Amino acid sequence: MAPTFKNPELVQSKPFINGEWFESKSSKTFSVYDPATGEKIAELPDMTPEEIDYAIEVTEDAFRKFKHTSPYERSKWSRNLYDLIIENLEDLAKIITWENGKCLTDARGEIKYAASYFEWFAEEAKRLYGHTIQPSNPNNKVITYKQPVGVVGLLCPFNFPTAMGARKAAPAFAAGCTAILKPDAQTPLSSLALAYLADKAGFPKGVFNVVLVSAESTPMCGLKFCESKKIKKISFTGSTPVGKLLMKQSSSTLKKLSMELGGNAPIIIFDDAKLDIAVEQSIASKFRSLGQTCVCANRIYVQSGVYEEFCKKFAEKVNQFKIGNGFEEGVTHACLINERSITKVEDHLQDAIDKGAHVLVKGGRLPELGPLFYAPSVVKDVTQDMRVINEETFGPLAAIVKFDTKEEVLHWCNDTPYGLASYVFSESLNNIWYMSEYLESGMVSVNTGIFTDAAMPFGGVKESGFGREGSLYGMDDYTVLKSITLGNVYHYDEK
Ligand SMILES: NC(=O)c1ccc[n+]([C@@H]2O[C@H](COP(=O)([O-])OP(=O)(O)OC[C@H]3O[C@@H](n4cnc5c(N)ncnc54)[C@H](O)[C@@H]3O)[C@@H](O)[C@H]2O)c1
Ligand SMILES: O=CCCC(=O)O
Repeated sequence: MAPTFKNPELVQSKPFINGEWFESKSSKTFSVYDPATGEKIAELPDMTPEEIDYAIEVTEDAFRKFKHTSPYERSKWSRNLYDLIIENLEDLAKIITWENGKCLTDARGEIKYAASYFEWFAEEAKRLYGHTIQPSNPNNKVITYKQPVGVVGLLCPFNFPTAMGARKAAPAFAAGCTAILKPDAQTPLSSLALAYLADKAGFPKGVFNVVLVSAESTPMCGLKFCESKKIKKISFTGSTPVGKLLMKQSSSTLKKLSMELGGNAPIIIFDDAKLDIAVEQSIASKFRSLGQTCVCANRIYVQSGVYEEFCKKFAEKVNQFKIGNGFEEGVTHACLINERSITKVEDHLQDAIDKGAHVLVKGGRLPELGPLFYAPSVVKDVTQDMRVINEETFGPLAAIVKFDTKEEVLHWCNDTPYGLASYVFSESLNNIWYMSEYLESGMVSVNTGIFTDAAMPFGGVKESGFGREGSLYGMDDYTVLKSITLGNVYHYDEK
């Protein structure tokens, strides 16, 4: 059943282009479903290639004016948007739960997190500094300043339908870029609600545009973004294979790119860790959005001295989860996004069992709740040859591995093409520093399983991508550095 909204206007079903709900002439549509119930939520137009071209053109037209707005204006609109998101928190959270399935408490957290990017970049908009430089010629001076890169294409995933768009759009607007956003076809309503509020916040028409395409038409839209000479930068959040494809497709236009891609995050728990904190925080990391978070722990390495105790406590806590519809009071974990996600969990679990892992918590499908409900599984005695260690499960399967030395575990942690997040639990400065220094990942979280924040630079290394979102570095991805040399400005005459 549809949730009730204080402001039903937040629920839209048309593309948002040039400050208006766009009447697509496409003969095709696609449906959005509530993953918890399977009920249809909305029927949206599957925009044609010509309509995508039009939206790109509109975004470029808007850039010509928007780039001349003052950082103070952009700061004000961004702050307004923050305020509006917080004012509409409950409705926006309901939209996330409705289309993504996650618990309402998690959805509320996501909305606050999304809003925080607009708050943060409302401040950063005013702090886009350059340098003054003395070049080798004493009569010249060099100054640098940062200019907006231009029209940006934002390609967003299903798992944080509001926050991922916000994390990209906020620095783009602060820098003076205009944006065209394509949401995931499974979760487009959150982006439409954000566009509605951005308009109310005062952003000029054409600054924030949302196009809608089905999963089938997504490669067409991606290719258009990549090959468009009007779009100067693409920011993508999603899997590594799709990131690689987009990078290849963008080579003809030599686009600036940010790639926030897949992960295979290890958690390392040393014998000297505070065990209860390590258990609680490992669970928070592993099962955030039921494992559908790019920084979720995928591999849990526990030192031999505390291995058995950790496994026991971890399993006890997982057995206390309350699985159910994300709207239900008291539910701690809800459903997955689609059947493919469950199949991947089952495949990884079976592979681990076949290769000798022992089941600590059986978990499995919960058909009585619906086809996309799955109770988390936990396995121990996991080894490095198992798929769960080498591939991102992106679902509710926890794999616990025993290790002896820090050298051994470091080697295992780094033995992956991915490098997004890592977690270390220890009370020893030596352990913490050794791991933080040598772990090949863009982010290391020490003694906590939840670390992301608008103030910290988010991003990966290796095949987890490049670029940093949030923080004082977040606007760099949306700017280009210009250097201006002032010649013959300094003639000092001693006489
Ligand atoms: N590093 C990060 O910040 C981050 C954040 C969230 C998710 N992720 C990663 O995303 C993956 C899970 O999301 P997913 O399964 O939806 O990933 P995915 O790569 O399959 O899809 C991501 C988005 O890209 C779109 N897409 C697919 N093919 C495309 C194409 N040819 N052109 C343009 N867009 C295309 C999809 O429709 C979707 O909206 C995981 O690997 C996860 O780690 C990374
Ligand atoms: O899934 C990716 C984003 C998670 C986060 O920013 O905390």
